[in-house]
This record gives sequence, structure tokens and C-alpha cells, in this order.
Amino acid sequence: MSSSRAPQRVAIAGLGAIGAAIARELDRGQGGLTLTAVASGSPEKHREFLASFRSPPSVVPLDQLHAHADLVIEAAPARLLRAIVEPFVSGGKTAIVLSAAALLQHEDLIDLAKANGGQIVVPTGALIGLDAVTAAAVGTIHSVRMITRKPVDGLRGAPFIVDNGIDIDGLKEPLKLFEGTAREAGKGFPANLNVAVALSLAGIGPDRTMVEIWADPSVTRNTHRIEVDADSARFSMTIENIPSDNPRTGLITPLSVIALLRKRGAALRVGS
Ligand SMILES: NC(=O)C1=CN([C@@H]2O[C@H](COP(=O)(O)OP(=O)(O)OC[C@H]3O[C@@H](n4cnc5c(N)ncnc54)[C@H](O)[C@@H]3O)[C@@H](O)[C@H]2O)C=CC1
Ligand SMILES: O=C([O-])CC(=O)C(=O)O
Repeated sequence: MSSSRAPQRVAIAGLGAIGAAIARELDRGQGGLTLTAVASGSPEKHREFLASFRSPPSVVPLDQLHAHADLVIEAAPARLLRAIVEPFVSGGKTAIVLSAAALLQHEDLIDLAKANGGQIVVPTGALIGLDAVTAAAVGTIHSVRMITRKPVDGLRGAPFIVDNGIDIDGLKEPLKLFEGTAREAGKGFPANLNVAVALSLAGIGPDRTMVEIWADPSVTRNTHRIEVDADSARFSMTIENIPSDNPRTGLITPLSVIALLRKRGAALRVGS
């Protein structure tokens, strides 16, 4: 599955809903990739989990991960993005970034990767269709729109809701919370709308990608619909994500990262 071009040593920063699932899959064996190190916010909590691994990784602080791996998977709170990504990309290594919204506050990391031969990879994550969006972006995309509907649990605590004093707990009907650009959505909902920023980076950027966010007591899944109009095609797609242990995060998110890792250096790659 892997080739000599693929990094072999993988680190994971954050063992929450996403990181723990990826760690478990890597330990099962993924085409020669080895999970060498993890950083956890609560190492005690994960001691038993990691001890059950066939090959338990080292547990090290965030700022030491780069000494153990060629590639890091950032699956931690957004505020830690720079501490995780900078040592890897400045050393010419790869960082797979889940906290995509935080990238907009640290765009210089992209320049740092460029200057040092590193790479930042934003996976499709909880979204759908980024292959088609990147293909359409080779031509001209006229518009990109995303409509997100989440159960209240998937939105509670977002800065936009708190700062505006919006009460979503007693909702009986869907409530449109926000309409604006992906950049603004990333600021107002940093732990809930990474997908909007990922979509914008794949297509026409955070200032032209338009986003609607609904708190919807009638849905049980985190639902994202994207609508794209381009000179090559018009398409719309919807994904209904089953929430994971973290109600903000869809179960498919870690699977997207595993799929991405499997593609690296594979003899057969499907999808752009
Ligand atoms: N791009 C995408 O499609 C998606 C991105 N996300 C984002 O991915 C990130 C991770 O999401 P989840 O796993 O659901 O979050 P989570 O809250 O379940 O897990 C985060 C983990 O980071 C750990 N952590 C805290 N401080 C740490 C430190 N100093 N060192 C190491 N670990 C530390 C916490 O203990 C926790 O286990 C979040 O920023 C989230 O918003 C989530 C869903 C989809
Ligand atoms: O983008 C995010 O942060 C999470 C999300 O919407 C989902 O998992 O459906």
C-alpha cells in the first residue's frame, strides 16, 4: 500500500473523538505507517487505551512530537494549532490539520511550509465533495454556498451564540443562527464549522464562500449541503453525519483521515 515516498512515522496530537479513532486504526496496521508518538491533554485517561495497543506509541508533550515522526495529525483544540504544526512544517514535514478554521488565523504557517518544503494537508474531514470543488477550481467557480443544520448539542457554546446571547436550548423550530462568509463562520463557530473553512480553501476562498448555519431540533445528524456553480459544472451534495462521542464532530471525520493516509503512496489512487 505504501511506497518509499510515503512518510512512515506518524504522530497524533489530541486523543479525542478524532485522534483516538485514528490511533486505533493505525495500530491495526495501515500500509506500513507506524504510530510512533501521541500527545494527550490527559495522559492518565489514555493510559489504559494505549496499553491495549499492539504497539503502544510514546506519549510526549506537543512540542516534542516532531522528534518522533515525519507526519503529524492535528486533532486537538484549535488554540494549539501553531504549537503542533509549526515544528513539523518548518522541518520540511507534513501536518494534517483538522482544526481548519484556525488556519485562517495562522496563514503564515502556509508560507512557512512553502519556504521549508513542508506541507499542510486539510482532509475532506466531515464534509463531502472537495474533490469536485478542487477540480472545478481549476476552471472558474462562480459561487459556493454551504447550508449547515446541526442539532443543538452540535452548536452549544459556540462564540457566536454566546456573544450574541442566543438561547438555543428551548428551540421547537429550526433557527437560522448565521449567514455570512466562511471566514466569519470560522470565527463564530471555530469548533463547529471547520468544514466551511475547508470548503473555502478548496474553492474560492473564505471571503467568497457563503455559509448558513441553522440550529435544528428536528435533525439528529450534523447535516451539510454544498451548492457549487462553476463554468465546468453545477453540483449540490449533502452529507448527514452521525455525531461521535463529541456531538460537534461527525463519525466520518477520522475515517476521512485514514482514507487520506491510505492514498499516500498507494499503487492505485482513486479520486483527485
Ligand atoms: N475538519 C473537520 O472536518 C473537522 C474538524 N474538527 C476539529 O478537529 C479538532 C479535534 O476534534 P475532536 O477530536 O472532535 O475534539 P475533542 O475535543 O474530542 O478532542 C480534542 C482532544 O485534544 C486534547 N488536548 C487538549 N489539550 C491538549 C494538549 N495540550 N496536548 C494534547 N492534546 C490535548 C483533549 O484532551 C481532547 O482529548 C477540533 O479542533 C475540531 O473542531 C472536528 C470535526 C470535523
Ligand atoms: O466542521 C466541523 O468542525 C464538524 C462538523 O461540522 C461535523 O462533524 O459535521
